[in-house]
Amino acid sequence: MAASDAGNALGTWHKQHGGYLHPSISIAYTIEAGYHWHATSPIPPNTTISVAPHTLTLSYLNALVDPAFPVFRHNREAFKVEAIGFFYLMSQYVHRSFSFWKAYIDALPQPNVEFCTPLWFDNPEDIVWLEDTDVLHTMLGRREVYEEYYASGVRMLKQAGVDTELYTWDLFRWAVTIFTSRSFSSRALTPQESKYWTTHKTNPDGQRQTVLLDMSHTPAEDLDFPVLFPVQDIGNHRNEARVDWSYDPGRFGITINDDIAVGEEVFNNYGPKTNDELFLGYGFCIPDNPYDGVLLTLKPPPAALQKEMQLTHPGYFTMAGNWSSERTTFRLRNLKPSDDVFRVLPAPLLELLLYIVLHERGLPFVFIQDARDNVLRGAGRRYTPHIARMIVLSLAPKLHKLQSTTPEKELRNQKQRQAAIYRHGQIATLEANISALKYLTRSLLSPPTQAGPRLVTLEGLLEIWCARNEARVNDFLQGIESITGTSDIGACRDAGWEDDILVLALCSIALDGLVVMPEYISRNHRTAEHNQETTELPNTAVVDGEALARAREAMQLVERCAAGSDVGSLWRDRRWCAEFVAGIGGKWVEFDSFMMMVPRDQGEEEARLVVYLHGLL
Ligand SMILES: C[S@@+](CC[C@H](N)C(=O)[O-])C[C@H]1O[C@@H](n2cnc3c(N)ncnc32)[C@H](O)[C@@H]1O
Repeated sequence: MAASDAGNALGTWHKQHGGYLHPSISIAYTIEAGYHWHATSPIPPNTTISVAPHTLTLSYLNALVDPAFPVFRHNREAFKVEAIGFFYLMSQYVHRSFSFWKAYIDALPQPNVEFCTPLWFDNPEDIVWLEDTDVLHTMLGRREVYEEYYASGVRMLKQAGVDTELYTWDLFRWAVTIFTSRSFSSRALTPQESKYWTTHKTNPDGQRQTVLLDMSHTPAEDLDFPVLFPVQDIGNHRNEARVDWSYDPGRFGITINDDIAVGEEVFNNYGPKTNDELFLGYGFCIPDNPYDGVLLTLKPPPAALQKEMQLTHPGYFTMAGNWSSERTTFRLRNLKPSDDVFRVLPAPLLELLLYIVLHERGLPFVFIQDARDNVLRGAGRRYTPHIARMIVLSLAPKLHKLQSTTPEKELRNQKQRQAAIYRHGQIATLEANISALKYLTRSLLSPPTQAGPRLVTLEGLLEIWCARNEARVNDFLQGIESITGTSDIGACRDAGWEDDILVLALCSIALDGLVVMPEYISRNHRTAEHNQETTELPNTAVVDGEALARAREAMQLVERCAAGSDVGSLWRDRRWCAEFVAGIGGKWVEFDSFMMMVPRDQGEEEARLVVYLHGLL
């Protein structure tokens, strides 16, 4: 049958059975758009273009009451709800000549056409386009489930004496694809204030009859199933289309809210879907899709932190109490240039990363109410560079893999074209997130004259100090020279002195009172004993024995610096002691320093140790 005839026959059948199609809408067909709604005259906004009564629907509910296919009712418990729907649709295709839905089935994409959902990627030439993608991973998982549905379904049909010759794997895949690409949610059918769901069957005398199903004992997950709504599924998708779906008792209506000119295609809107959702479900992708996203799976946090979180965040664990990678996979949205990345990143991801950062710093676990606010305005603000870095480190290998396995080949068919759009969308989204996170971190490497929080390298720290008190920096460097043999910081770094010098520089700057002290330092006021004399120390953090032992070694350096310096030198300040070194410089470096790619001259980058300064005084 020609496509246009099938479309007309579908329209007639729909109307005969109580369906409504606006007089300005026709069911049209072109090779490019397939079946679609076409405006035969202008349509104003707020027009209901199509209404379908529930009597037309096809779902697993029909299978449960169809006297021609008792196998489904008899094996209800053995089949998954989803699988019953697939097998029932196959049965309607196989016996379409006497199916109630014949006109609908004739106007569906037929099993022999080229489907582009990844489930149909059989040819290695096509599969290479999915290499290293999340879609490939998801598809392989789903395919395994479908193969199991198929094998057990065919077995059950055979046991029931059904001839399964025509129930091929390809027909099964067709049924899956029809459901994933055009079904609606069972919410459309949910009865209001009743335990009875309504479905319909054809009696042996050919009459359609309503059947009430008592679903009060049906598990909740079996009440969420896909439903085919003939004609309501004709509209193609457009992100910008403004469309309302109305679920009235017994009917489902589609209303468009755009001005449609004569001759235009009238689009539906399937919702703000990412390209992987569109690709997996519908077999197409949208170039530059604003709703696109990439998946990020967090590595399991340390066991001790997991133990804490088991009580507060049980949702991140499997029933057996193991960390669930699936539940800690987050979708990172594509970014617009105006987006502030920390306002867009998923809040649960920020929350988890905050727990990890705090745990790494030995801080006790505390429940964080509003992670986004904490990171944007609260105590978590200083961890944004760490969090940014953790995300970049998770995304960068994914980007690298996708880039390095993208085939350098001509696109030969529709499957490959869709896969390439998806792939490029993934690469663009990864690049946008990585560069926004890097930019944000770099923006903290601000010039030394500016106040406010910032990240500094050791040189940056000395530069800030120099701008305030050059003589003290020279004094500091003189001491350093006396132990390292040079005051050139680059040479000191090459010789492995960077960590020690950074600790001592932070302590010295604290002595000068030039910077805002982090709150973990400023809360513990201490004194130190020197030859029976008590010296007031600046506030220091509480430290453990190991940190104190390291600080005692650093104190030997301070003593050597002091020995080679003049009276009045900062190295001779009476406040230097192991508690002070460990509780200020040591803690600061432990809590607020990390390696980061820092721009060098001529646009190059190098990995450098940076420390977070909370502000200049
Ligand atoms: C609900 S059906 C729409 C009717 C369909 N055109 C047909 O011929 O029956 C969804 C399918 O239409 C196609 N489709 C819908 N919107 C599309 C779009 N924006 N770009 C490409 N294909 C689209 C895809 O093949 C998708 O699986």
